[in-house]
Order: sequence, then structure tokens, then C-alpha cells
Amino acid sequence: MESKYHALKERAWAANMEIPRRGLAIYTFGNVSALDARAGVFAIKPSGVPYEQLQVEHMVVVDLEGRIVEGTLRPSSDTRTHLVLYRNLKGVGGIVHTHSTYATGWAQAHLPIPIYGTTHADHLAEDVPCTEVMSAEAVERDYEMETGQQILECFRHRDPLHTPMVLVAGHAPFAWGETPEKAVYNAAVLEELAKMAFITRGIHPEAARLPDRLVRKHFERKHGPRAYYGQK
Ligand SMILES: O=C(CO)[C@@H](O)[C@@H](O)COP(=O)(O)O
Repeated sequence: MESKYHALKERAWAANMEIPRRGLAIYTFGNVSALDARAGVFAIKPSGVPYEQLQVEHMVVVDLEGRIVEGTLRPSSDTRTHLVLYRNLKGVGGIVHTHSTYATGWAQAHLPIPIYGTTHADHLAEDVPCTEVMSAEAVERDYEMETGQQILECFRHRDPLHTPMVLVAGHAPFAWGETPEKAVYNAAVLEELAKMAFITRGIHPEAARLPDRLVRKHFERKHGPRAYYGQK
């Protein structure tokens, strides 16, 4: 008999299949989840399953208490990070974690991605934030939950739906969106912005950020007039 979560699992599976298709991860690096807010569950990629072997029935369904509701495989090792974000970021329907090369490079350097140009401003009106480096105590407590808390700390004064991405210092990027498809789109945009910024800084180490007036112009052209620019 078909699972009552088949549609959710299929949507999460399809979003995961976009990750290697967009060159955002190899083998098992990363994971995508999709939320069914009404049912109070999300479907997430199982841990350690290579994308090319992934099937819809492999997807694991987890409730917002972190309990496995359906699935025979172990959910992604990042499940508790997804859980923290779903519980606290209202309006988020899909979350992506990858180890995409350039964004991971900036995360490993513990640096936000500066807004150097209009390509960046078309998507965000601020630097891509990077979390603080996690303390040894937090690592020992619960690395995945603490990673989620570190991300929330970055968004204490930011609107997560206007800056739907973050670099986890020493680790790699997370991105999200109102839908899993939008979350994958944001993860792909993040990687492209990271690559462009890396090249810009390589050409000119002292490259200047885009002036605010141009940031505002490009962000408004895409998103309409807003009272904020990444800030709550
Ligand atoms: O970030 C990491 C490891 O650093 C994980 O996302 C990556 O290895 C994928 O793990 P899962 O296969 O989802 O458990």
C-alpha cells in the first residue's frame, strides 16, 4: 500500500536529485528535506546513500519532535539541524545542506560572502552571513542541534526569507526557501555568488563592496520596494 507521505517523499527525493544535477555535491555530501507543515512532518534524505542510488522509498519521514514516523533507513546526520530550522524559521518549506565547493571554501575561512556586485544584489541585499565558530562545549553537547542554534543566532536580526542562506563556519552552507524547489534554487545561487566573490577577490584583494544605492536599486527591481534590506 502506498505511503500516506508518498507525495512528500517524492517531492523531497526530486529536490535531492537536483543537487548533483546542479553540481552542488558529490556522492553523499549534503541533503535536502521537504516539510509538510499541516502534517507536522518533513521528509529527508537518508544518511550515507549516494544520490545516484537514492529512491523515493528511501526517504525518511520525521516529525517536529525529531521522531522517525516512516522509514527503514537512518535519516541524514544533519536531521536535527533541519529540525531546529523548521521549528524556528516560519514560512520555510524546504532546507538544503551541501558541501558545494566555493561556498564551503568561504565557510572554512569563517568569512561572510561580501556583496561585490549586482548579481548578488539581485538575490540578497546583504553579505551572505557566516556563523560564529562553535565552542568545544557546544560540539560536545549536540553538534547538529547546536549548528541549528548557531544559524538561528545569525538570523536574530535578519529576515530568513530575504536572506535564505548561511555559511556554517568550518563546515559548509545551508539554504532554504518556502518550497524545497526554492531551497535548491537558493543553494545553487549561493554557490554561484561564492564563486564570483572568490574570483573578484582573486583579481582584486581589496575589491570594494557594491555601493548601497546600487544594492537597493537592484534588490528593489527584483523584489519591489521593501522597508528592509535583509534586516527584520
Ligand atoms: O555535513 C556533513 C558532514 O560534514 C554531512 O552533511 C554529509 O556528510 C552528509 O551526511 P548524511 O549522508 O546526510 O548523513
